[in-house]
Amino acid sequence: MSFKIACIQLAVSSDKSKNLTNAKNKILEASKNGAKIICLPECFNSLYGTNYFSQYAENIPNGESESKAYIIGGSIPEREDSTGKLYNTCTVYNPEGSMIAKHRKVHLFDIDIPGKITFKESDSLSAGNSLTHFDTKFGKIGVGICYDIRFPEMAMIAAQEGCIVMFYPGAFNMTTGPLHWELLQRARALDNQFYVATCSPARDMSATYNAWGHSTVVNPSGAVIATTDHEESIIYADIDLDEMKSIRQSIPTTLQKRYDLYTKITSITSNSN
Ligand SMILES: NC(=O)CCC(=O)C(=O)O
Repeated sequence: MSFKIACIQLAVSSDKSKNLTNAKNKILEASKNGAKIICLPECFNSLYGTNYFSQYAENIPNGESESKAYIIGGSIPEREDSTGKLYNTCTVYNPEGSMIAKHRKVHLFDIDIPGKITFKESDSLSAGNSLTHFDTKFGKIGVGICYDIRFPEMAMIAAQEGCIVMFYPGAFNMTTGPLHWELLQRARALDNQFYVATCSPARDMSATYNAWGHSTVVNPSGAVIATTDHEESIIYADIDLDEMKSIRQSIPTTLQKRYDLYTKITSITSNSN
C-alpha cells in the first residue's frame, strides 16, 4: 500500500490574509495532484519571530479547511485565553474538516551561537506538554515542530506507538540549516525505520528571520526521496508501506531493541495539554 504526501514550502509574508489565501490555494493544488496528507510550514500565517507571535496569535479551534486530504496545518501562534499563554501550535484536520489533533511545540527553540544566531522562543512562548500521534486511514502519524526534531526520544516513542511517518513543520535558519537540517531528518528516519517529512517556509531575505527552506522527505532507510531549495514550492513523495516493511525485515533493528538495557531513558508517558 502506498499513498502520496505533500509538503508546501510556502512564501510567508507579514500579510496574514494573504498567507491564508496562499496556503488554501496551494493545499487545493496539492490535493488535485493526488496528495492524501498535506503539510504546511511552521508559522505559516505569520512572520517567525518572538515579537510577532502575540500579534498573529489565534484561539484554537477556530479554523476553516477544505480539500479531500488530511491537513497538517504547519503551526501558528496560539493564544490560550484562560492563561494568557502563547504556544507554537500545529493543528491537524481530517478530510471532512474536523480537527483531529493539536500539537504544541514541546521543545522551545532557545539557542545562542555567538556571532551567528541567538533566538529565545521562551521569551514569548510556553512549551506544550504532550506528544502527538493521530490515526488516519493510511496509518498512524506523528507530529513535532522544528526544534522538536533534535530530540530523538520523541521520534522513538512515535515509532514505538506505530507511526509510519513523522511530520515536522519547521523553520531552520541559515546557520544550523546547512549543518543539521537534513542530517537530523535522516537520523530520525534511519533510527526508527519510518518516513520523516519536513516542511519549511520559503526563504525571505527581507525578513528578520531567514528560513533555510529545503523541505524534505526521507525514507525508512535514511535516503532523501524528495527535496527542494529555498524558493516557494510543493514537494511530493510516496509513502510505501511495503518498502518500509521490507527495510525493517532486511535490517531488523526495530525488532532487536534492548529495552531491558535502556532503563535510564525516562519511561514512556503521554500527558495531555
Ligand atoms: N523554529 C525552530 O525551532 C528553529 C530550529 C532550528 O533552527 C534549529 O537549529 O534547531
